Amino acid sequence: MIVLASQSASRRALLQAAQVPFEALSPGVDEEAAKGALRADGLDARALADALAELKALRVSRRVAGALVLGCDQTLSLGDGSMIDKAVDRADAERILKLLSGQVHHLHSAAVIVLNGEPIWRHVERVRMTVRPLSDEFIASYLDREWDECRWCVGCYRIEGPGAQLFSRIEGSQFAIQGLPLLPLLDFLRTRGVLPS
Ligand SMILES: Nc1nc2c(ncn2[C@H]2C[C@H](O)[C@@H](COP(=O)(O)OP(=O)(O)OP(=O)(O)O)O2)c(=O)[nH]1
Repeated sequence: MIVLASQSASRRALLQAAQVPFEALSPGVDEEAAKGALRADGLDARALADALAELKALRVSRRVAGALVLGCDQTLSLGDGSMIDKAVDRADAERILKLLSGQVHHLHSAAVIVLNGEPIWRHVERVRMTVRPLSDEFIASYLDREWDECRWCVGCYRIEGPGAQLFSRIEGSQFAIQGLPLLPLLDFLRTRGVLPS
């Protein structure tokens, strides 16, 4: 059994589907405040995802002695290294999709496992996402259908849903896009005897 330090329905679904025994606890982290402080320290998108994943896992680890606690986070970076946050409203989602249109961006999907307050495993997977050129009309119709679902997703897309229509190429694991680098995590859990080898 592991503890998932997350409120993400997508992360819970990934672990459930993979038959990983877990319970989920909310990390209770003010991510925006933490993100602001870490970015002020100059962390890039990859390091930021790793640091936030660790922060969530550490916060929950204090409450569950002896448990393997998994924290996760995703960040999205453009070619110039600038980062995109989750859309705050539908107009912001339109702005983001116009920014991503016809461009390559990277999604950084981090996972950290903490035991008794000590990080003992970490992995960040970078997925290279090529968005096809999107017309304003397509973006508007996509958000008419998808805004209520994709508003929780960094990048304004659910890759397993209509989000697939945004892309001409994806290089990396779909699991990482949906919430966490699942296969490296399963490898680690096998070494700990949480999963059968
Ligand atoms: N189903 C699905 N979810 C996605 C996709 N892309 C991103 N997400 C979700 C996974 C995460 O729940 C969320 C990324 O935001 P965060 O890493 O801040 O996690 P979140 O705040 O949702 O939960 P947490 O911080 O773990 O309690 O977006 C996708 O393509 N499909």
